[in-house]
Amino acid sequence: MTQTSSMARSDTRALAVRATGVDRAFGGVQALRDASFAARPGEIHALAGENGAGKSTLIKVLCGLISADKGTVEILGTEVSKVQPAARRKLGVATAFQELSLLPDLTVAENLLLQDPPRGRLGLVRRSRLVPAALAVLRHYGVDDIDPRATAEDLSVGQRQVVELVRVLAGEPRVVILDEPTAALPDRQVEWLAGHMRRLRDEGCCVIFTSHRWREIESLADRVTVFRNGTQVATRERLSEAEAVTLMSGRSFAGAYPTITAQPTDESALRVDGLKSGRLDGISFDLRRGEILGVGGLAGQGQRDLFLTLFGARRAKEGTIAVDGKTVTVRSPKDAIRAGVGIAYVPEDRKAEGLFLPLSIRDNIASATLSRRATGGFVNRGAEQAAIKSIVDQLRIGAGRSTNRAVDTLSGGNQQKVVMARWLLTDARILLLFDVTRGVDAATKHDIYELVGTLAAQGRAILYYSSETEEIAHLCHRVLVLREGKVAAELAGPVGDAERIVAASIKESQDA
Ligand SMILES: Nc1ncnc2c1ncn2[C@@H]1O[C@H](COP(=O)(O)OP(=O)(O)OP(=O)(O)O)[C@@H](O)[C@H]1O
Repeated sequence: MTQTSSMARSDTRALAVRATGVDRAFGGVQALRDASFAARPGEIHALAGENGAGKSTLIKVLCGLISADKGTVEILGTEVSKVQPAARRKLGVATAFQELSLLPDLTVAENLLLQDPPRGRLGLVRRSRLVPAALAVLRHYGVDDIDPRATAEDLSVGQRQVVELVRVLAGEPRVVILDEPTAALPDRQVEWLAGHMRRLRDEGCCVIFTSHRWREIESLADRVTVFRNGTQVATRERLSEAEAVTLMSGRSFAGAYPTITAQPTDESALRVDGLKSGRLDGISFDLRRGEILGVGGLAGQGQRDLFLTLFGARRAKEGTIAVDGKTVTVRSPKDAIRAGVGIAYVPEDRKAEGLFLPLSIRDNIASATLSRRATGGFVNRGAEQAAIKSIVDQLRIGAGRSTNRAVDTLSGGNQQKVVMARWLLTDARILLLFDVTRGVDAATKHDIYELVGTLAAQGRAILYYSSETEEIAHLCHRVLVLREGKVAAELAGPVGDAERIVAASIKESQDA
């Protein structure tokens, strides 16, 4: 944690936020039990915990979106008990939720200025001033790539997150609560947000945030509170990642990354030649069976285009794709997942992936085999249920509770695990794993790393991208470093040191 002047300031000042002895249950699930939490003005306070530990629930109680079954909440010295987000806003509380709260049919300008639109002399809303006013707000916060006239639903998830954050910042808040603000944020905007969080802190605001990236917590937070099973287990100024993981999960890891024992075979699973699409500018490589091939490089060098094109979600302009030595046509995801091709894409964005939220964990995972059933393919129900159970256990989805639970009752990180499980159940032999550990807690990340190793050992071929370069450095047999849509360097793995990948990303020559 950073040691800031705010830490040195005394504890005697009024607290910005205090929750004491809070209980909150959803049906049979006790999301918070006797939870307590306190944060001061002028500090950045991180809330850490495994998926499902109760962080989002606490945030919803703090900002008045849901009530506590028991316990008290004080904001800036005032006890607030009712479910009244507007009253909390008046006190100066601004919140950005994990499930973004922009209204999809409204424009960016309307979403930004909805609560305080520009008015004329008689107090009437001046619609003509809405767009210029929103433009001024966006510019003020350094955002110049979002059109205030665009409809929210037409923005990317990352852009929506930026608008949501600008809405929070523009309210001149005294308490800012951000639930996993960087999970959907494009990498280049993470520093932008960190700058604003520090500025708010220095101006005396209390900034509370959650994150599953320890690096972010370490570099930003003055203090961290760890939650486990709905209860606060520690609040510290200093905490190592290893200590934090143990506090969060009760498990300790000898090394953060497992040793990958799987060895690639000599057989080519996927051969890509001269692929051009989006930012990709003629990329060629071979991916072998049993291999975990990392795709590294600075953000925005064509990594996403590569994954989407291989999955048929984006059309290739040029180039060929061969599976098992045979050229295949992949013009749609349907082409990619069909038998004989077997390419599955596991994305980071559980919202865009379209989980069937009201359906159960089991039905969501089983939906991966639906297309086979629909085309008359044989699915052994008993074997399928056993496979679902095994993958749910392996990924610890829903903390061991029934697979009948609806997916929308799961925490965000557990929903991500359902997306992952769904694709792993298919018989796809080529897996495109794109930033699959985003928004996933440290212990589960570890489980996913082991799972990736197991899948490779089964002979699946894995293309692996992560916004955390460390992961690529430790897990991959080989790393392709992309720059401007081309392979700028190829490193033999495990690279071990993320800095080597970063250095190769920016080096002009190809001899990294
Ligand atoms: N509306 C709901 N209905 C039923 N259960 C819920 C609901 N909201 C949350 N829960 C449950 O409450 C528990 C705490 O969830 P919460 O979302 O607060 O966790 P979290 O720490 O924010 O997790 P993550 O890091 O994955 O976002 C989980 O078991 C979750 O499934």
